[in-house]
Amino acid sequence: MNLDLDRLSTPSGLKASSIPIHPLLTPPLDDSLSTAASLLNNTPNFSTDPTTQSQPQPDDSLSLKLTNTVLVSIASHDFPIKVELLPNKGRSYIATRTIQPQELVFVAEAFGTTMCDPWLDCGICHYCWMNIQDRKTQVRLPRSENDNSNNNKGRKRSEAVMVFCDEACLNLYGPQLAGTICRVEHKIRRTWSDAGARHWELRLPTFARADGTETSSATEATTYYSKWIEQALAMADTQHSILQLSDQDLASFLNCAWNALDGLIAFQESLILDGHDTKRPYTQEQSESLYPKLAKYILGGNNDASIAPKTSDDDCEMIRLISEILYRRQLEMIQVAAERSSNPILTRTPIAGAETGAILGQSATFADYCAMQSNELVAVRQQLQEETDDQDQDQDQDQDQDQDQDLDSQDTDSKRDPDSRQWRRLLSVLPSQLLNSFYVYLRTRDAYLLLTLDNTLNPSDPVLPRSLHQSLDNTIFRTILYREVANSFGIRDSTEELLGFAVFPRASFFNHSCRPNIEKRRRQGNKARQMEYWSTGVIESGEECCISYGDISKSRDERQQRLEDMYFFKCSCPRCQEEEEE
Ligand SMILES: C[S@@+](CC[C@H](N)C(=O)[O-])C[C@H]1O[C@@H](n2cnc3c(N)ncnc32)[C@H](O)[C@@H]1O
Repeated sequence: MNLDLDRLSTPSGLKASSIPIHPLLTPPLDDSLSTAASLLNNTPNFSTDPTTQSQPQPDDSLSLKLTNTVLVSIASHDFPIKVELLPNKGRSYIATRTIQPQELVFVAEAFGTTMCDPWLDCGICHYCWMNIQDRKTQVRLPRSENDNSNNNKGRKRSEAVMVFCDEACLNLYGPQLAGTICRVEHKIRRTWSDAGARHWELRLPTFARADGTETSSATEATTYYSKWIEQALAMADTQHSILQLSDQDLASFLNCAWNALDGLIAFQESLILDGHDTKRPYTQEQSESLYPKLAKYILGGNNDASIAPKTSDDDCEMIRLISEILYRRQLEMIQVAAERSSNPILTRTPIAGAETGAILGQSATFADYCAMQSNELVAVRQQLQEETDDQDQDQDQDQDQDQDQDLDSQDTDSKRDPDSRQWRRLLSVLPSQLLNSFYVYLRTRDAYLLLTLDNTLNPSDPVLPRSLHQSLDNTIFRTILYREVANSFGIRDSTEELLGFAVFPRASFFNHSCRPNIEKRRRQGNKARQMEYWSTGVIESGEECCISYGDISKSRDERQQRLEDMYFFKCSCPRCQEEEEE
């Protein structure tokens, strides 16, 4: 998940699809991006050595443009580093002058954090990450104010999802955001049962085909889902053929698969939200059974784990993080809109934690978050490679036969849908981790839908769950998910125990070295969401400034293997090069 631990991204950024995207399925990636980019001063001081230009760009042009905003911010605060493109390494921080030992070279602020599940109720402040077990002023937030239905037998009803030192830390984090995260946690922890799913009858939309076999069409969005499936399968219909796709085509293929998923969901959700084919509103029971039923239809038959009745702790961690980032993005958009219309009421709403960004002049933003490398393509490639390595040709053929049998024995809902067979064929070539991402997406959408329908929400919250729900589609979900993967940092206590993860977008340009010249230290007190970067020795002007992504005590081969396995890149740091020459 993080820079000093598990997850790193590679230069394979997600490129725009060459396939036309249906507007209902994929609204513009992010209006806040263009807004942020245009609002901030984009003075082009992105220093690039022309000799490195033959290297592939690490990310799309939007990210590079946004990188400039980071540089402006850094430059105005006189940190002695700047971003440059380096051969085979993508963007990196470079010293702009001689840096003395033990100099503070940079400070980055977290844009999103998530606590590891075992620590949720163990007296760690979710804002400043201090151990506060003995503090009497603790503020403890339960999953839900009205949590009488304890679906999760393993947890006590009074258990807190978020604990803060005191009101001050809660206020810095953002009380409404905290409340939303707790409610999300409440929903994602609920059990998806087969029995519950029976309350929802899937009505699968159909549409006219060339052979005239089907007729009715439900929503514009839904009619497209089978076209996405067809397009994906036309591009690649085996794991081996997916691996052969260029980066651009793989991005298109993934867009098709995810858009098909959104199409499958859209119609069912619209039944509940619009109620357009019923005279009376759906009951809570029916609403709660929609996603368990959908998940069984969408993911069932491939992988039991992908329709687990309970969300795993790891997945809950991820959903909490995604929700925090999405919430902050929505809040930013409200502020931008308010500033534009000079609405005096809305402009008073502070962005949580803005005060702590003082050293940088401004807090990290969603635009900074998007400037990080997307890890989607490289992660999917690695998963596919692992799965195909595990299968020889004969096993493939056996599996194909098994899959055909599986396809024939789907439940009645699947049999009624002529596209189900094609969908399952597509699923059968996707790596299991991608199916798990589908599951996490369904869980998140389920939670947001139920919160939207919930009538116990705080009406004064500017980012109503409805706004979270409306903003969530596969594009924004993947934007957040695959930039977190391998770009977040582990947060540890004094004993090196891992407490959680945080994303520091502006620190994500530090490359790795097995002989790092920069060491990171978490700040303390109410600045604890900031990470400091200190020089460990003299760094000459023009020298690359690197941290280490974890353990560097092993042999070169072991280090390289670990970086490739966990962070998807081949290390080309000076130490590795020297050891290779020896
Ligand atoms: C957190 S990002 C660092 C910033 C990144 N270079 C960028 O352009 O956004 C980590 C990625 O940088 C590249 N990288 C970092 N350290 C490297 C090294 N020592 N050798 C080669 N590539 C490295 C890898 O692609 C890695 O996935």
